[in-house]
Amino acid sequence: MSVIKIGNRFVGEGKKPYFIADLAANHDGDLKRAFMLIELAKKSGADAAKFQNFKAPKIVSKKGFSNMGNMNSHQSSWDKSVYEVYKDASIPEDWTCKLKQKCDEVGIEYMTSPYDFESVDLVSPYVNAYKIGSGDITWLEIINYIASKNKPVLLATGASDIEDVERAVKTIYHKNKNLVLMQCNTNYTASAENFKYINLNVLKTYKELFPNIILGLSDHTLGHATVLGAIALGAKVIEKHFTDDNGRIGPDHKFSMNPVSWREMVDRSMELYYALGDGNKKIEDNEKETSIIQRRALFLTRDIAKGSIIYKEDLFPVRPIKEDGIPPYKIDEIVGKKVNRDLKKDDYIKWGDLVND
Ligand SMILES: C=C(OP(=O)(O)O)C(=O)O
Repeated sequence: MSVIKIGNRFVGEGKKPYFIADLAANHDGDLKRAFMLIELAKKSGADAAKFQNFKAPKIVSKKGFSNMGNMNSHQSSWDKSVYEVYKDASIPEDWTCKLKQKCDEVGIEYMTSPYDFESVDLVSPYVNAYKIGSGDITWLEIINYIASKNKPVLLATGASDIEDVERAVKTIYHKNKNLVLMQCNTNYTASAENFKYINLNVLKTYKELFPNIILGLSDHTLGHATVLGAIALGAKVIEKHFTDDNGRIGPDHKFSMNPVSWREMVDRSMELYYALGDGNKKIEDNEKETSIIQRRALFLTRDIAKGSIIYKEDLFPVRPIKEDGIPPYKIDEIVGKKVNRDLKKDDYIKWGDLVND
């Protein structure tokens, strides 16, 4: 697996998890709220504050959603038409440089998912990486266009099968190796049921299929289990929605993390990151003293005069073991040897006490 650079942060193998707070539509159309959320995201431990750049006519059909019945989706709870919701949530073009400026001021990476070619170009001077939302995984033309911008690409893979993923990865990877591939379950209902569909083990499949690609999780559940599991399975980038208040009206507030849960997620994730370690079995630095006081050395059960032979019963292993002590698994190398000086009961035996053959 490789390492890429997003702004001033290295992301990937051996690096700390990278947390993207998706502010999405949680600005509620108010730039000041967007600024406030950027500040809160930073304070809560996010590395990036992410937005979405779409224009309603270029992302959803005006008519397409009529007569679709009561589908089991987050959209079924919306009061307005899908088109209206997207229209309200779209970011005015002149926000982009202001959001970027605010992010710079606060010290957090500005990120966005552009949903049309013009938006890709519009945000280009302001972004160090591009996010592609799951819904665009089959739109190879825009994937290709984003990949050709030569900046890291984060591809979410919700609601898709492995052929979709391979097709999109191939499209990006042949021109841009700076890719983060994110497992995602695209269901925004915040239902507890969703956990059974998260399928974190897909990360294992991705690792096998794309060993050199950095993995991530874009997640819409509440709680930390998915994030911790993903990190344990090798995810280096975590994206979740972020709001100040889950009770606000709007399409994304309900299933977003808030400053308290976000901080908790980051703190627990960092504990896990450090706890995972490098996989080399060794006596760790913080165990060096414990290994002295808890391990056994061979001690003498009686006085032994110079020139006498040591028998097995003359030795018994007890704690501690000092630097020149002899561990119990070496007992057979000592039994039958002569000692070169008088030794006392309760002394520990050293190699230097033995007569060399
Ligand atoms: C919808 C998005 O992403 P995801 O598919 O990861 O939820 C997005 O980035 O706009």
